Amino acid sequence: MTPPVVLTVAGSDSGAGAGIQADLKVFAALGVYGTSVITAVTAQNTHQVRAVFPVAAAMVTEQLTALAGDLPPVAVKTGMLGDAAVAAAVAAAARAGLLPNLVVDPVLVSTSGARLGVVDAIERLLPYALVATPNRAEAAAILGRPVAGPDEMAEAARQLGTGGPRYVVVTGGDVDDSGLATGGGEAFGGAVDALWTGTEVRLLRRPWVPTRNTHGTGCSFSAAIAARLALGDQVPDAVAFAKEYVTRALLGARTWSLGSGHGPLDHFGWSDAAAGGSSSPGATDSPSESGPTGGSGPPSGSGPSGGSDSPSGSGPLGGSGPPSGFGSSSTGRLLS
Ligand SMILES: Nc1ncnc2c1ncn2[C@@H]1O[C@H](COP(=O)(O)OP(=O)(O)OP(=O)(O)O)[C@@H](O)[C@H]1O
Ligand SMILES: Cc1ncc(CO)c(N)n1
Repeated sequence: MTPPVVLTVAGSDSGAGAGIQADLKVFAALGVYGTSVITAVTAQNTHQVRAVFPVAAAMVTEQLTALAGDLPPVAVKTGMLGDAAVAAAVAAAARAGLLPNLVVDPVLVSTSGARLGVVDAIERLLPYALVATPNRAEAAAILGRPVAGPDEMAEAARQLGTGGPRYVVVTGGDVDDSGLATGGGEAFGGAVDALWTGTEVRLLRRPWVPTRNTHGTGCSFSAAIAARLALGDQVPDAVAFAKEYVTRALLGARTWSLGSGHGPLDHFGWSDAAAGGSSSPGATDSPSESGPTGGSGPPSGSGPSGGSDSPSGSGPLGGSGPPSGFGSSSTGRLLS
């Protein structure tokens, strides 16, 4: 079977935990063929972004054109866009219909605090997005007001949804300056994201993973959504899958020591494969999903945990098979 093509339009992270490198790992892990348009090159490790070298907008257009004619994507995600000229080039491609099933991750600031994008640039692209995935700080920057707990995240998702993207997920994985979880942990009963579906807001709640290794969570989340859209999921199913995938990838890398700052995720489920599939987010906390619309869990037959609310051993990182088995099936149980 020929895998679907999924395109990432993003920046290069030399540390390979975020950006283009993370996206391509997610695509490979989930069984889709990843292509890439590089918008900027960053000199970056687990501590800091030392430098950013923007790619000229004309070169971004060349990359988009090269792919459109030969490897057209079924789904696309955008991450770091850098400057307004690059964003305009990407928006022009979207307007021309070259970026179907577009997931826009409005990257503004890195985990380490470096500025990687500007609000104006993001706003150019949002009208073309099928899904937007701002974190709380990005949602706040776009809306021009603070976005604090789950209620405000829900309201922000709804408000952003009326201005462009059909679906909006405001993610709550960010930490405050001291490294404490502000969008999850005990206070909110887990890591909470707010999904606007066009008609309602659903709160997606998974266990908070206590770890320093959170570099690239947002990139990986949006890449997983795009991959699952390309494999045929409806948006809410793709989002539920991505939430589960990131939770398990965080859990797998929880004690890794790659760099001494914010390390990367376990994109391929290596830890779980080594442990025989014993780790599970369900083992560390309780509910899989809850919120105003009730807990629906990952989608039956297409989600990472096969529709079960107790994902132990059945999610993308939960099985005992080889990591290459991730997501190669669109039928749900990826490793079991
Ligand atoms: N420590 C954690 N435990 C559980 N889930 C987490 C944790 N950190 C992030 N997440 C989840 O990861 C996904 C990505 O959200 P997050 O808010 O971290 O994105 P982001 O801030 O854009 O990431 P990035 O640091 O790459 O910019 C969300 O589903 C969020 O709930
Ligand atoms: C290239 C790049 N894109 C996105 C992020 C956000 O995590 C990052 N740190 N680096």
